[in-house]
Amino acid sequence: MHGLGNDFVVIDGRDEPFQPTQEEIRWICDRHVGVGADQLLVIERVVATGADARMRIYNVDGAEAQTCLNATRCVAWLLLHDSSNDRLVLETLGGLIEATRVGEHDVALGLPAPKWDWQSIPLASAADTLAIDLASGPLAQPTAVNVGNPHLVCFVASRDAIDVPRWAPAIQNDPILPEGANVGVAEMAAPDLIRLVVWERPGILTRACGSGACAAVLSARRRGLTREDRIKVDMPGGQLQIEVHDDESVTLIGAAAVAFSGRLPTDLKVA
Ligand SMILES: N[C@H](CCC[C@H](N)C(=O)O)C(=O)O
Repeated sequence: MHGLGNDFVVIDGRDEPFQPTQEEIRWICDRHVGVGADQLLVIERVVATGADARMRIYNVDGAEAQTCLNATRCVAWLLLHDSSNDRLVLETLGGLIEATRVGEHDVALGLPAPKWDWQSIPLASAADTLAIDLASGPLAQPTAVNVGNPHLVCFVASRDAIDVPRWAPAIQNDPILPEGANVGVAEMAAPDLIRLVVWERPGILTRACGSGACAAVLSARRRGLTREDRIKVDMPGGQLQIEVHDDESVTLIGAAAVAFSGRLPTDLKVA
């Protein structure tokens, strides 16, 4: 599946548990010797939290991530597609997320308010998260925010003028970020329009990033770059609609799509 070109292998582990090794995750995500994806998602049964299902998110290096909002829309779309319901709750490491089908391909997500304090990003030491004292080429003074996963958002005059793979890694891998972070490069094209691209953990440029879109909107408002509460976020793979409520909780609306379905070989031939 994919959410605006941010693509996933989605495995239904509800009946047949699937606990891949880091090596198997890397193989599945490899676009040459495996299937190919930005993240691997595993759907699991839940018994405790009252959620409808749990979604585990694995990055291409095999590490587990707390949140992936493009993925959340995709898994919610899949689970709602076969049901008579229009709403469900998914449990992720980053928290419970409510999803509502709002069209043939569109899903709305309800997200809690973000965390701004340095310990919650997390940062290795105290810092003003409004503008972290970091710079790499044209990227400087990013705002740090945790929307379930960590993001640093750098505002620039022109998103397309930035060589993101050249400049973003130095920020992503700075020692002040013990768990790394997703690095957003954002341009305020209008008070209600942000152009964004995200250098995601562990070091990939994706065509869209749902949590990155939330982080960019929330950071733009916190920096006083806009007072709008409904903002469109244009990314290379498409556009998300973000609405920020008075308590800084967020509604995110965007598409989800199935690319193909199939079965993994049982004896995963890890490259
Ligand atoms: N790379 C991210 C996870 C995927 C987030 C992104 N694909 C989204 O749509 O939110 C991280 O390590 O936190």
